[in-house]
Amino acid sequence: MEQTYDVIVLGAGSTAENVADVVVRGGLSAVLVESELVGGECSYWACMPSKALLRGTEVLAEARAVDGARQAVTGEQDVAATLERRSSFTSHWDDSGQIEWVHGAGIELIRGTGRLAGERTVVVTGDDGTQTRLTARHAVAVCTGSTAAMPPVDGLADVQPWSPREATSAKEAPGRLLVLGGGYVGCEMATAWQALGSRVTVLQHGERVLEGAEPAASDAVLGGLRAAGVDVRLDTEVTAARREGDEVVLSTSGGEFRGDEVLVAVGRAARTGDIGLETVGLEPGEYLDVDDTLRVDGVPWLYGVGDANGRRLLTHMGKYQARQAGAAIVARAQGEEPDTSDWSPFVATADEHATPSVVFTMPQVASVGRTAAEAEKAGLAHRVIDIPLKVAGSSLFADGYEGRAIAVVDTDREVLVGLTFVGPAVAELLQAATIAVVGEVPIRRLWHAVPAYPTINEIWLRLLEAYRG
Ligand SMILES: Cc1cc2nc3c(=O)[nH]c(=O)nc-3n(C[C@H](O)[C@H](O)[C@H](O)COP(=O)(O)OP(=O)(O)OC[C@H]3O[C@@H](n4cnc5c(N)ncnc54)[C@H](O)[C@@H]3O)c2cc1C
Ligand SMILES: NC(=O)c1ccc[n+]([C@@H]2O[C@H](COP(=O)([O-])OP(=O)(O)OC[C@H]3O[C@@H](n4cnc5c(N)ncnc54)[C@H](O)[C@@H]3O)[C@@H](O)[C@H]2O)c1
Repeated sequence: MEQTYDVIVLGAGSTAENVADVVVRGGLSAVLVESELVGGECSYWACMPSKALLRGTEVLAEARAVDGARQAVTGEQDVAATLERRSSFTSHWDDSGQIEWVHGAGIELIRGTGRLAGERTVVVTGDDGTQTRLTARHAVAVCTGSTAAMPPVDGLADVQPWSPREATSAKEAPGRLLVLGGGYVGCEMATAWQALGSRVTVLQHGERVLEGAEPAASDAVLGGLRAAGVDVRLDTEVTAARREGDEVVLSTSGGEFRGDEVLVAVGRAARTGDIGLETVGLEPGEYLDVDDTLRVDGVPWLYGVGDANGRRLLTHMGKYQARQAGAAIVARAQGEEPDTSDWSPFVATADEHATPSVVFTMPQVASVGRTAAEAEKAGLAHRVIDIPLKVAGSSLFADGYEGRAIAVVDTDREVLVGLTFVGPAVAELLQAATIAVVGEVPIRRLWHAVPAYPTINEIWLRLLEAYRG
């Protein structure tokens, strides 16, 4: 079979769906090619199930932190109900709802594994072996995402370790869970499974957890994990793994550790190893090198969007890139050359300057833009304001609320270039920070953005006061 579309989108994860939606809205035809579930990692094995696993624990901690409410919390978290709620957020790993959306949006869908086969061509092999040859009039967007990286540890691949997929979809809490890696996944999943009954040990080879975060954020999350009973070992190198009966045994620089399961969460690898990149002169297995319109360098009809380009491995950033790339594809299809200056509708400028993210640990870490270390490395003239998150709103929110706010100010332009909030419920402070960074709102104007009293947002005023001195 042969079919022609304006745009072929390889993958049907959250990024791919958005590329297809934008180009169809722009008057082009588009087809999604998906080998697993429509919706991708975020819906079934990442953001949604992991946050659903964590939410009950967070709510209980919030209630227990308010005298008067605490007395009403007399029972324990219901693990079975928590797991069931988690499963409902993945639609029980059924993608029919997403397929309905795809069709409603006027997008075509082909199930099967897609591979590039030369210029603007993709061959899709269905489960039954049938092949469909697709040709794109204008563009092919590779949105194949990423997969869990496996470190070169002797025997590790043979002990059937959990990937983040098993950690987010498990049907019961393992008695003892070993976690390799103290990054986003390691910290969030350690928080979740410790609360759901596992005894969790985190083995992190770096000197702190969440290595890219502000050091104060890493310290607070480390403290939170340990306070919850998680055994966190820093500077620990795992050298070998084996199974002894039902037990997993890890040999490390800090001795031997035994568990019922081991989760490997040491980062991601590009899912581009078997998608035919060699047929268009590119190296398989690498993240795609793209410009700010997400177009692959040297291949004018090929785009790499979302996790597949390795720029920012976050759902919302993949969807943002999809909107920008989609607009660029539509413009080029109409014979226009898109404006590629910073912050134009066709470029993903925020990837570099204003990426927001939240680590849903206890405490949470919400950050956007540059950390102090990144500002230093970029050679920016800057000042760091680092203060406790202590305002009327936070003390009302929880007895003994503890948190921090760290702002990085570009002192030449007097604008914020980075903010980090650490503490319970800080996730919802983040969008204001993102707007301040993206909008390059002058500090003197921020004084007019008056936070409502008594909310946690009053920390904005404390930051301005600390900057003024
Ligand atoms: C445990 C965990 C928790 C996370 N939590 C968050 C969070 O809270 N917030 C956040 O912003 N990010 C989070 N992330 C990151 C987020 O999941 C990813 O950034 C996001 O899913 C990337 O979306 P994508 O569409 O680019 O790729 P994916 O979601 O990976 O989609 C790629 C799709 O392509 C398909 N595919 C691959 N190869 C082929 C092929 N050859 N043919 C056909 N189809 C193919 C795959 O089956 C898949 O459906 C988390 C990640 C993990 C692992
Ligand atoms: N809340 C969120 O937004 C969220 C949640 C989960 C994942 N994510 C995204 O997914 C990405 C992948 O998450 P991740 O946690 O797998 O990667 P990560 O890059 O966040 O962390 C990996 C950690 O593993 C450590 N490590 C590497 N090799 C090791 C080894 N051999 N032994 C022990 N430790 C080792 C690293 O030092 C690092 O701290 C994140 O970077 C993030 O972009 C986002």
